[in-house]
Amino acid sequence: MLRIAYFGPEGTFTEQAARALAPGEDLTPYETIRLALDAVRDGAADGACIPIENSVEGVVPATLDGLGGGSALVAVAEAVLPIRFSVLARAGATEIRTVASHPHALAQVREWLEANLPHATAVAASSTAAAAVGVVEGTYDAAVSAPVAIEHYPLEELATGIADVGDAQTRFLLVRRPGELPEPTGADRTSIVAAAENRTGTLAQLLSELAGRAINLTRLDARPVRDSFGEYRFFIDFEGHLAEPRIADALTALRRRCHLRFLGSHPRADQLPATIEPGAGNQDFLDARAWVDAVLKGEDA
Ligand SMILES: O=C(O)C(=O)C[C@]1(C(=O)O)C=C[C@@H](O)C=C1
Repeated sequence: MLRIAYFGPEGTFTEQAARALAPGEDLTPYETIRLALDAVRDGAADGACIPIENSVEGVVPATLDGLGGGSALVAVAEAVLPIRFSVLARAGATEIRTVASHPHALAQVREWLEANLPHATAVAASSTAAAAVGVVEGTYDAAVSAPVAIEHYPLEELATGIADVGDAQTRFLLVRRPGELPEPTGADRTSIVAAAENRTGTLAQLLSELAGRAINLTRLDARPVRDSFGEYRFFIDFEGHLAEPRIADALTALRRRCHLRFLGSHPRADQLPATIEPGAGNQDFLDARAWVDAVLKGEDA
């Protein structure tokens, strides 16, 4: 049985994602994303499940920073969950003065809180389930939690199914230490971190290596390198798998231009096939390479 660390405690959305991504495996909650990732790095876990991005609030900075630093980890699978929240309080609570949750969750119910609990102060907790624990312990009056949290904590539902934006979704990754990559499926995502020199046009040059090969980006985020003000690392996701000639060609070109960290190639949860433009398919890259080889051999190419 694999040991899978997840961003907990019990009752987070991430736990639900971990159950979907690693069914039947041995799941252990960790209080922070960093601790879950470090459990994989130091061998206490075989893999970790962590949130990467939400359709309303964007990336989870702790995940980007956790994957960008430390020893390399690679994503091998992803899951996308619909996100709607419950507001949980102790039985019989009459006055709600503080409402706690993960900052990403608070940002997704801001309008609901303003309309329904206008006198409550929103307080950041380490996760939606940690907020529920805080309510049980009397630290907060209410928590904005995943609906499943009610199964783990002796609390009552003040409201459920709440979300300022309908159809909100969060994408989660299953990461592990570098090893054999998952097989390419034709509907894959590759993730890299690019750290380039702070020169005019650097980012445009990096992106042009992908655009020139008609590789469709799915996400681009910049995070500060942290120890040098004004310098950034670029987290880039795009369609395709490193085992494909067109993607390997692009990464070979990028590697000449900047420092790269590979964060994995894995099947997309939505199974959307990669966009392939005319002349930019894998066979086109193989044919072009075969033509060069033929010319080198002096054949009539
Ligand atoms: O705290 C949780 O329940 C989490 O799994 C984290 C998280 C996030 O980081 O975005 C996951 C999904 C929701 O968007 C809100 C919080």
